[in-house]
Amino acid sequence: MINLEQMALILKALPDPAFILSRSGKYLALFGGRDARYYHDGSGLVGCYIADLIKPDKARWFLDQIALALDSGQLLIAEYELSNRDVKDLPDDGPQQPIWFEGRVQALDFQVSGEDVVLWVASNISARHELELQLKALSDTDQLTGLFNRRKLEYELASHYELSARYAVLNSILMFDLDNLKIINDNLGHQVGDELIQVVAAVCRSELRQNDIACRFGGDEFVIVLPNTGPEQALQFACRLHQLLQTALSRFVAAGSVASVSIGVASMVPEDGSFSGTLQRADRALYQAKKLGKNQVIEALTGGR
Ligand SMILES: Nc1nc2c(ncn2[C@@H]2O[C@H](COP(=O)(O)OP(=O)(O)OP(=O)(O)O)[C@@H](O)[C@H]2O)c(=O)[nH]1
Repeated sequence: MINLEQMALILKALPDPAFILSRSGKYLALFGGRDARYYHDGSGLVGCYIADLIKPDKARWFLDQIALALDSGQLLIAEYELSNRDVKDLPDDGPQQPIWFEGRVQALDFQVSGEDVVLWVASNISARHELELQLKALSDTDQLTGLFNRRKLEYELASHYELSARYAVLNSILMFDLDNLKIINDNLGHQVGDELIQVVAAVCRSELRQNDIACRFGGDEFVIVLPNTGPEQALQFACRLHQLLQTALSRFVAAGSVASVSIGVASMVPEDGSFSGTLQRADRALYQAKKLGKNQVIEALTGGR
């Protein structure tokens, strides 16, 4: 059987670090953490307090997790980011980038110096976290243009509509559709049509402010969300974008037709009931722009006018 001495060697050899921490945040012991690819040597932490080593906000968070694990008696799992710059007294060798950890925290059935204690096992999950971020970005992105896709748009619209309803924030949207893309595709080929769509995306990107959100809504339909923007400003933006797109698309000509865009503009109002109501009004304005001969901007009507 394994004796105590061997047990100590086994604990020392654990790849992931396992801390024993008191309720007040004292590092009482550290076992393992031998995988130098993922962890700094934390042995210098033993005897210190979290609050003395880690920046106040993060220290508070760690102490809260310890309290939660102790009070619930359940295994607590939490993800967090920590860099060696967040922790005093860690050596500079070891990973330089901030590390994402999964902490598994379990109350222990004994006390040390009259204090409750937990076992805190920290596993480096940076690679998984990075992959999750990449997958999230991919699932929000339209492949051809790199703009956001409809899924992300609906998420953003829902949260902006809620802000608009709750705090009377002015938010506006532009919905636009390319004119004559079918003629371009049929005469110059689908690849040229793709290029045209990419030019539209590039012009949009160049005109957006940091918080604006541009999405490819469908095949040749786009939506731009303009947070904190009222009807007048939105209309001005739409006219400027229309002008810029007209210039950028003027080289896409086939069978006597030039590519252009028709734009509907709508601002969120309580009568819309939800973001879908605003989208519908923008869509009706866009339809009107098409009906009036394409290549123009039309402002949506609100319920009252
Ligand atoms: N090249 C290319 N074409 C696309 C893509 N997605 C949709 N389309 C084309 O876009 C066209 C959309 O149809 P319409 O809106 O009726 O075509 P349109 O010529 O723009 O018609 P108007 O809006 O009335 O001017 C169809 O011909 C689709 O095949 C794409 O990713 N690449």
